Amino acid sequence: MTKERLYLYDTTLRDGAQTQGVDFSLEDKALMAGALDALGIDYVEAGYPGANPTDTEYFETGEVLPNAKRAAFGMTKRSGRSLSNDPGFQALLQAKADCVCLVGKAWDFHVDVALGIPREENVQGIAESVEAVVASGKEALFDAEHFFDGFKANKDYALACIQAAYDAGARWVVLCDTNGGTLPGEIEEIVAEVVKHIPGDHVGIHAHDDTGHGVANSLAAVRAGARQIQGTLNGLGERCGNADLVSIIPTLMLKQPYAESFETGLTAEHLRNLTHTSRVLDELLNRAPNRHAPYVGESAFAHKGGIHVSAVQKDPRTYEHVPPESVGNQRRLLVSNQGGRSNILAELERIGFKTPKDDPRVAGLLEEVKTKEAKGYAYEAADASFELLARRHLGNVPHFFDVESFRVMVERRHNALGQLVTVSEATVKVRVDGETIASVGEGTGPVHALDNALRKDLGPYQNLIEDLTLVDYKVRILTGGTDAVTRVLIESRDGQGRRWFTVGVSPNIVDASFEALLDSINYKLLRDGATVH
Ligand SMILES: CC(=O)SCCNC(=O)CCNC(=O)[C@H](O)C(C)(C)COP(=O)(O)OP(=O)(O)OC[C@H]1O[C@@H](n2cnc3c(N)ncnc32)[C@H](O)[C@@H]1OP(=O)(O)O
Ligand SMILES: CC(=O)C(=O)O
Repeated sequence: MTKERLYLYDTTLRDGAQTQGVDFSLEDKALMAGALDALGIDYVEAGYPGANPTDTEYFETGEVLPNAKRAAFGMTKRSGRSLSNDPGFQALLQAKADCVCLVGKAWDFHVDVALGIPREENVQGIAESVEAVVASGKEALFDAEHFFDGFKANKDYALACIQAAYDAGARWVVLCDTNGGTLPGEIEEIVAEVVKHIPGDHVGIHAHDDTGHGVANSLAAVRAGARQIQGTLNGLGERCGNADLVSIIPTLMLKQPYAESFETGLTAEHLRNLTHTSRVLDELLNRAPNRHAPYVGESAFAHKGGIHVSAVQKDPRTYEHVPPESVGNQRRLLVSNQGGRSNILAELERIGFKTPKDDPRVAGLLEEVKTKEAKGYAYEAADASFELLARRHLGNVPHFFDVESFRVMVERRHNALGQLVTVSEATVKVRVDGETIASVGEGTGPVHALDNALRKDLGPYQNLIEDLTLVDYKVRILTGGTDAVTRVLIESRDGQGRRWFTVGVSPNIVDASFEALLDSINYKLLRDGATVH
């Protein structure tokens, strides 16, 4: 069966830039446009020339993408002005872009209230604007703003607006659910009506996620005949975001009835780049990736329940809807109090131990994990602490050093300039290689001071921990009150880019932190193959 082509249009760098807290620099835009192109997206809408200096500059550079078409976004001509006397519109025509996507009104209410012009003038403005883009030699797209609300309010007028754009030469007429309030059933019905007037291979969908249906609405439009989908990476976008292309793409490529009926510009190899591309954007925005994101989240293929893990090890299809590798993600089998021996065995195998399921040490380790988790430890979030626990249980963690004692002092006092300051100082005594080493460290808080003291002098191991840095420190109070039990999770990194997580639990926050710090250092020594002196 010949598959119909679906076109993917990414607006991360335009509608995504309308996300609260998101701001792309020129370099960010160039990097993301390249990443989207490499992913196999057909159109990259990189901004709104004339709206701000960054976007204007992007379209002055004329950076060509090897595969994707670069789209410049902007509005139809201003009312009461000729095309040549509208600087905003002229900026679009002059933009170094392959196509121009014009947004225009398709809801009579908006024409009356937001534009305040006669309805016929709006239709004429759409037609004139599209014609001018076509005459400039660029491909024209028309984003029909509020199309679905407009269709429900005044079907004839909404259809007249898009018909004007199509007749004027728009390659694509894109139906926008601008307020994001339309549900999939309505989208499917309305798109089915539209394709009776405009051929489906000229109709697109631009959905927002205000009811959590951005992806479902985009798929509903495809089922009804639309052949272009606009969306953003990771669902970035104004208010609740746009339809998330990171969910839409694998659904189109791996799920029925889409996969058997359509093809996109992506190959299976492109699809394996999906998780990476999604993370590139998070990294650029300095955001923690959404752990639970469909397909690409760190938890998307993480199995915690013992019953699940046992079955997944027999055949992953028992609890996975698609193979994680197909989208560039990976399977994780977690160790926790919800697990059984299968979870432990899987984790042991990951760290290099092959043990039979009936090995009594496995049952012993499982019991210890459950006992410690009951006290507040969380091993699914602390892979390095689990590895140390497992290795100690199986009897092969070298004993590098002992901590004889530590002391922490926090003092609030006036400094030499008479300013009130709080200072923290820690002393740690470690025994290494038959020798006691006492170190003093200062820090912004007690844990920082302890960390500095502990890592000041570890004797023969000092050179191995020089590149160790603490990336993140999280405290969770497990029971209420000032005598609460505290769980500390520490994320560490070293010069080779390795990252690991350790956990400590105690009614005393400094004790809990120290335990997690110690695990981190021991893990680093273990990974680096340090030998006992
Ligand atoms: C649904 C969407 O996401 S549409 C895209 C929304 N994105 C943005 O707005 C981001 C970029 N925008 C901007 O930087 C600015 O709004 C600019 C540069 C485009 C315009 O700025 P200003 O000239 O100061 O106008 P302002 O933003 O205050 O108002 C928009 C004007 O455009 C008019 N307008 C809005 N849509 C259209 C349209 N499709 N066609 C013609 N005129 C329009 C409005 O009626 C308003 O006109 P008015 O000033 O006479 O009331
Ligand atoms: C064009 C656009 O971004 C919208 O209507 O939502």
